[in-house]
Amino acid sequence: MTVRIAVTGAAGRMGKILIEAAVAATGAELTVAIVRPGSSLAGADAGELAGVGKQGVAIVTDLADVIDRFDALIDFTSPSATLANAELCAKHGKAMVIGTTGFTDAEKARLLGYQSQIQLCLAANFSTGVNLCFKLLETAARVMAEESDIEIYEAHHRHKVDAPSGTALRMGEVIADTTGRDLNKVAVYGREGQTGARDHDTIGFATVRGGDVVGEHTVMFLADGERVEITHKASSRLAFGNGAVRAAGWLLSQKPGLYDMQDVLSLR
Ligand SMILES: NC(=O)C1=CN([C@@H]2O[C@H](COP(=O)(O)OP(=O)(O)OC[C@H]3O[C@@H](n4cnc5c(N)ncnc54)[C@H](OP(=O)(O)O)[C@@H]3O)[C@@H](O)[C@H]2O)C=CC1
Ligand SMILES: O=C(O)C1=N[C@H](C(=O)O)C[C@H](O)C1
Repeated sequence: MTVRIAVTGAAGRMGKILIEAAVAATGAELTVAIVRPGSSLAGADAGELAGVGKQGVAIVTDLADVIDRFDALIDFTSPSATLANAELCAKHGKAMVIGTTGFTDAEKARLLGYQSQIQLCLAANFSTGVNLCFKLLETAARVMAEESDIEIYEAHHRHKVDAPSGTALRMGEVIADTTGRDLNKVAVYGREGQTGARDHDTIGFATVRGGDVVGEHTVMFLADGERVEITHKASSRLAFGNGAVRAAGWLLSQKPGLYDMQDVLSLR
């Protein structure tokens, strides 16, 4: 079955990549591309915007106007935009693939409320490699956590607006869940001044922002006499875009509910 895909935030870094990935994928058809109301891009061709040639898909500014033209909305925008889109998709029974990061706890709770109405695939990172790393981290944490200090490093481009990255936070959650810790209690976000000696159970986060770094994550298990590092480096946003388009096709055969990329890749 071919999944008809709508991409919102179409002019963004990920929006253009998602158009490219949807156009290239078998079993998927790009039918809708949406930009912010008032954008001068309204009416332009989505394929031309993304640099993949004319696709005959005219860019629109209002999701409500095109709600019957797609099966799944792929949304990599901002928390407020994603929440507004989710409300509309829930009302009309449209599946959503959500890559947006930086939700507050209250925003996340509101978003998750829609899982009884529609299929939601929500992931801080849609690349295959990072999802493999989540699995590797479970094993590493089980084996290494008792004897090691755990620190998470991430680096991204200068335009990224949230920190730590959603992926780094998810890595922290995986480790905390595996080791019986509560991330809200043990996370340390950066250090400065007289910090005192390190508390063993803490999980430290370090953030770098600059240049055109697509996305790098390293989790360090620092023991006495040895160190294990699990690293992922994204060199192209297509790693995320291809995963999101794959998730959209997969969602079509699922019941309403909450899923993530671990489900899509059968890594659960
Ligand atoms: N889960 C994953 O695998 C990945 C997730 N991400 C996440 O995706 C999100 C987007 O990243 P990126 O593409 O780099 O960011 P960009 O800023 O390049 O793109 C965001 C797009 O969303 C649009 N947008 C934002 N807010 C609104 C709004 N309120 N109404 C309408 N349109 C809106 C912007 O429009 P305008 O330009 O007009 O402001 C822009 O086109 C981030 O949260 C990022 O962390 C990124 C990569 C991978
Ligand atoms: O904003 C980005 O660019 C990315 N955001 C995601 C995150 O916050 O983890 C995923 C990826 O690393 C790129």
